[in-house]
Amino acid sequence: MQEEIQIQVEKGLMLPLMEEFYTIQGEGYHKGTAAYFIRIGGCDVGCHWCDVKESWNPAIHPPTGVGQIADNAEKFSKTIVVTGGEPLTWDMGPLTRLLKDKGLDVHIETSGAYPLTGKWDWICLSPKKIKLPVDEIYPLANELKVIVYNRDDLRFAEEQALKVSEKCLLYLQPEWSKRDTVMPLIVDYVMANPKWKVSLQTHKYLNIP
Ligand SMILES: C[S@@+](CC[C@H](N)C(=O)[O-])C[C@H]1O[C@@H](n2cnc3c(N)ncnc32)[C@H](O)[C@@H]1O
Ligand SMILES: Nc1nc2[nH]cc(C(=O)O)c2c(=O)[nH]1
Ligand code: SF4
Ligand SMILES: [Mg+2]
Repeated sequence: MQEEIQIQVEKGLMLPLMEEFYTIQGEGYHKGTAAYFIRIGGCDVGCHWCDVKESWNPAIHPPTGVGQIADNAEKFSKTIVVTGGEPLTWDMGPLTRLLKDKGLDVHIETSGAYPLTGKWDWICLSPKKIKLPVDEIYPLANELKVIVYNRDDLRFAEEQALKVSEKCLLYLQPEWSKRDTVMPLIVDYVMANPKWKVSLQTHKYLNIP
């Protein structure tokens, strides 16, 4: 039985589901849009400031059939955000096919650290220095969202921006615990370099999930 589940997970037919919630997209271009979030467990990127460390270990999140996940999501919203954890740890093909068959807009939040699978209407690429995105994802990203923890992240942001398409929107988002110190840096930087925009984790200010 255990082995059967493992095979299903390997095929992307079951996924370790951490949580699902209907809320307002707090970040990036779609901030302010009602969306249903599907948070898939499993990530080995290891950002020290990650705000969902509980997601990292896939073994503590129940393997759940993608049919069940998609049927449920459809009841809540036309806009679905798949996040994690790192969703690209898994094969996103089966889940996104089902969501697309239902006519939903399907977005992903990803570090891009693993090969891109799945069909997406919107790709938010949030690259991490410690495990860089795979080359193939850069030209496909709709938005690049770099987390700013210190000044060097502005240098990193420019380096990453060279790899995305011209249409890709560019965002700088303060790391939450450092927001008071990095926000002034970001404000000055965006005024001096207006190709960048500010992204805030507005859901945290609103006290919503
Ligand atoms: C928890 S991650 C999950 C998706 C994927 N693993 C990734 O990193 O893009 C969702 C988003 O939150 C951002 N994030 C995580 N921790 C954060 C923090 N402490 N402050 C600001 N943004 C954070 C990530 O960079 C990413 O854009
Ligand atoms: N409201 C809300 N917006 C978000 N945008 C990206 C999130 C994520 O954790 O991937 C997130 C989240 O956790 N909540
Ligand atoms: S890649 Fe995403 S989920 Fe993984 S540790 Fe970094 S912020 Fe957290
Ligand atoms: Mg979040």
